[in-house]
Amino acid sequence: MAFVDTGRKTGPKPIAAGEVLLEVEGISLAFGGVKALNSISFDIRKGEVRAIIGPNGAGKTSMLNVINGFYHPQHGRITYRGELRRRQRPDTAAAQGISRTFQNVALFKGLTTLDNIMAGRALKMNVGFFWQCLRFGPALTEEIEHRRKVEEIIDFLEIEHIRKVPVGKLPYGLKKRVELGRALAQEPELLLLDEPMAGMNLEEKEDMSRFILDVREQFGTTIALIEHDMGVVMDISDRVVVLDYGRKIADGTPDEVQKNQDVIDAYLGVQH
Ligand SMILES: Nc1ncnc2c1ncn2[C@@H]1O[C@H](COP(=O)(O)OP(=O)(O)OP(=O)(O)O)[C@@H](O)[C@H]1O
Repeated sequence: MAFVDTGRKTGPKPIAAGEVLLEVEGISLAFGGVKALNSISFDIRKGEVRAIIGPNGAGKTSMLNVINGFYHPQHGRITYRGELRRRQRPDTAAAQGISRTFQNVALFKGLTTLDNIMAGRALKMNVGFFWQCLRFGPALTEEIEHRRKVEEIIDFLEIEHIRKVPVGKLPYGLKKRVELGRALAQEPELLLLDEPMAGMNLEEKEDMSRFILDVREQFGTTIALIEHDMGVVMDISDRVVVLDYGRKIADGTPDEVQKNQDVIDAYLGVQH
């Protein structure tokens, strides 16, 4: 029987740059008596660098954990690509194009840079376990394609010199870069970065800022990041949402939020 191409394409509908990619509405999350997030709403637009900032304990990491399905909020909803998300797990979020890095580097310390980034391709592997074990036929073709993609990322992040080095032996700044590489190996549409510059010196921060902007430029990736360094936030973000004690206190351009009195007070620790 012949199949007729009706011209109808399946798969997710394209979202144009500047359109809302992800929307969180009225998200509340509590751990026992601790209200980590209190009715938080904001959106992330396709192609932007969106910063989430706030003092310690404001709820930033909890927010990322809700977005990637690690925590399930008691109230509120999340819409991704215009579709309401049901209770979701991190692996299903990743399969939909949402990848993340962690505040404390989470890599396989005994594996090389190359193998860690290759591990990020696991989600993209289509060939069954049987063929993978044989490393033959379709598995070999697929592995060559994955290696090509991984080499492209290694080249992009300028880490050729450490491709065979076990990541446990790398300085912190390079570990963070490898972690970014592993997240990029999933070819995410939305990349969540939890404090990508934490513990870095000025030069490393400048490098990481450049890579983040290049990721957006080269791959069209939308980026949401948590960052404590205000200079970095103001330099690379298009829009900033500010949390304090689990509440949203400001949302706007870097210029707008840094002039906002509630934001200034939150950072100075002023009691209301
Ligand atoms: N798994 C958990 N169990 C209990 N309480 C938690 C848990 N995760 C976060 N919290 C609490 O929720 C609140 C928000 O924490 P969260 O880590 O999201 O803040 P943050 O803004 O990321 O802080 P930091 O900048 O210090 O990383 C804090 O009071 C924290 O103690």
